Amino acid sequence: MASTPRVDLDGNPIKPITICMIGAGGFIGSHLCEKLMAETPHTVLALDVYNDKIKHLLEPDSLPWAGRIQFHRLNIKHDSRLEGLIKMSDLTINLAAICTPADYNTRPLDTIYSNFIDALPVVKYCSENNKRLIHFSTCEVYGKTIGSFLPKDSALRKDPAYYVLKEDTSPCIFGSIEKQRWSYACAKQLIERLIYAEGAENGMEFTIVRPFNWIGPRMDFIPGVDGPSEGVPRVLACFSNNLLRREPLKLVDGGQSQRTFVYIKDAIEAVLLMIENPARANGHIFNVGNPNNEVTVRQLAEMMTQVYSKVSGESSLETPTIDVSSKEFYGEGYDDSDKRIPDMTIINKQLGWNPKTSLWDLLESTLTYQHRTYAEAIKKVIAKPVAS
Ligand SMILES: NC(=O)c1ccc[n+]([C@@H]2O[C@H](COP(=O)([O-])OP(=O)(O)OC[C@H]3O[C@@H](n4cnc5c(N)ncnc54)[C@H](O)[C@@H]3O)[C@@H](O)[C@H]2O)c1
Ligand SMILES: O=C(O)[C@H]1O[C@H](OP(=O)(O)OP(=O)(O)OC[C@H]2O[C@@H](n3ccc(=O)[nH]c3=O)[C@H](O)[C@@H]2O)[C@H](O)[C@@H](O)[C@@H]1O
Repeated sequence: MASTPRVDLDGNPIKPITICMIGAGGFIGSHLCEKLMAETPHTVLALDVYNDKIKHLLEPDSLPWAGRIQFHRLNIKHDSRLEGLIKMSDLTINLAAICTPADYNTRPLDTIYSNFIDALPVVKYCSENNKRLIHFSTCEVYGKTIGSFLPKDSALRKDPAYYVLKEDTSPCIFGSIEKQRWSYACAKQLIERLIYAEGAENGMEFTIVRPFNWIGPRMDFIPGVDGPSEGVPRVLACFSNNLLRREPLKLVDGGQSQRTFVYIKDAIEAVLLMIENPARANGHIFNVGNPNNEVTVRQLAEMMTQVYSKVSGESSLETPTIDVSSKEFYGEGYDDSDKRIPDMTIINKQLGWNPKTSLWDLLESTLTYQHRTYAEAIKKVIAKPVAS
């Protein structure tokens, strides 16, 4: 029985394309590859230095999509194959980056090189070869909210005009240069400006994505299990690690910063719409987040503790959280975004996308995955005698 042909948002049939996906072996890349293999006819050239998170899509040869995904182990800093792979593709998606805050102030050079310098050839090859580019930026380009500079008791702090982040009107407010936290946001902002200029001056077709805290299974690593023992991943993995080890969750500077979290599977739907609706997505910068899932980091810690107790069957600790200073946790030069609520007008208008999953539900499925994947491994690590 012939299946119904897939159509875009304007009712036109979708033609199979080849996508050069750089950074395909990471958290977002692995989910995007999964979606493209399971639900579309497109081919993916998956480029990364690692492939552990997409191994299940590459082997065995009998998988239904075998032949539609090819892994190329390469570092885009120095590999002459890059241009050829971009030329072979209809679309390039660039996800490659250093994107863990613990690196921004401690490895600022690597951070700036990774997020700006290393992305330059990708933009250049796309522009010179008339290839479409979807580039992953970040909500961190907004920096701090205007409201954060108002007096603490100002009524204006409650006015959305002072904190909701809009692609076409919000300013980008970073801290001083010695606050090296902003090395990442600043590098991302400059590459956004370069891509925008390639579009304006040379007609390059582009879409820029600004993710707002996408979270879910396979995000980062659990220190000492599938990543370095001293490594500091993003907050979901930090708190998961604490819960798995039955340690208190560490709240940086009291956990007062606010974030909106979106489920990776919802966010990937938005990326697929961008891939398959170029006429609606080209030339746009899109916020992709869930404005309904806002919490302080302290509330996130409390909710994760409750959810983990439910999915693991273990009781919570008597003291589930402890406070830690940002200097102690991240070192000199750390600073923070105070609040991040995405305005959804543009993505709604262009692609009709809306996030669906509540914070509780996304934490339930993610922590079920974390428990299933890591609980036994953690027990073994803890049981191992420490070498003296
Ligand atoms: N996860 C989020 O919520 C989020 C939020 C904002 C922005 N982003 C952006 O989205 C992109 C992907 O993020 P992620 O969460 O999947 O991160 P990730 O670290 O899991 O994935 C990045 C991947 O890029 C690869 N990579 C890095 N440098 C490379 C190089 N020189 N050559 C080849 N491969 C290289 C890494 O090996 C990794 O697999 C990044 O650009 C990040 O800045 C993500
Ligand atoms: O995900 C995003 O949208 C972007 O934001 C993240 O930045 P941030 O949200 O600050 O990073 P997290 O590590 O997820 O931290 C969130 C908050 O939790 C706090 N935190 C983190 C870890 C921890 O153990 N305890 C803790 O209180 C941090 O200080 C911060 O306030 C990263 O910069 C990028 O991956 C990305 O560009």
